[in-house]
Amino acid sequence: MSVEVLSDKISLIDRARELMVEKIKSAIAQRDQCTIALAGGGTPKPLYEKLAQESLPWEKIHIFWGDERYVPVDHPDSNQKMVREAWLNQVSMPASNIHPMPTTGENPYTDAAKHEQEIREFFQCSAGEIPSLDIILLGMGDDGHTASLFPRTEALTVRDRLITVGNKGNSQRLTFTAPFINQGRCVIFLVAGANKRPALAQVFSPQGDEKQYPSRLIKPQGELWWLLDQEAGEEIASH
Ligand SMILES: O=C1O[C@H](COP(=O)(O)O)[C@@H](O)[C@H](O)[C@H]1O
Repeated sequence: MSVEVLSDKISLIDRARELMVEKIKSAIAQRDQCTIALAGGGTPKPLYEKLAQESLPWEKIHIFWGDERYVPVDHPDSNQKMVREAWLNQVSMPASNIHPMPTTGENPYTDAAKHEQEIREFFQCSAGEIPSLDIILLGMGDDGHTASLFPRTEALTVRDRLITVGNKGNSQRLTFTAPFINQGRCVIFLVAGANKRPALAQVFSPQGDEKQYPSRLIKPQGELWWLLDQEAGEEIASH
């Protein structure tokens, strides 16, 4: 595990951009493509805006989402909408390289199963196998949730699927499961702000409750990076 505490949010975003570009290039050099799952929320938006300015072989990059609010794509809460506006609409990435989570509004469980099937077909993997994405970008909420794995919800217990339904109170979302995230080749948490400090202390504590602080469930077989700004990470940095 690598933990870096950057002096402020601008430095955090710049380090994340640098790391993402390095990992994208290395995946393309090794496998001729790079598969990335993105986080929603406010923290990564400036990172996506920066990535839009990079010159990368966009046709070799495939974009997925680690979680999605169960709303139409034109809804202000849509993670897909945010990423398209900040990044994907600005670059010449083929439309077929963009793999959003479906939110048809019919039934989130049906959409979760449909997306799981799409992912299995893309990676050509059978039921029971778990594919590895090259980069999984995650955020962490001030309650310790990551993706849409919220404290004390059923989604935390799902072990036999790639995609499930997450619950934030009464609202439903789609989310990668912890086993799918943990199969990632490189998982990067991006965390900023003093409001995240108490949850971070619990996530980094040697003993802690995974059900209460779901980010503790993330223990990938590949690399794990925690990029924190000073406000979020000052207690972590002092240990
Ligand atoms: O709701 C969500 O929140 C988390 C954390 O967002 P942040 O803006 O506080 O970093 C995010 O990672 C997740 O994708 C999103 O749906």
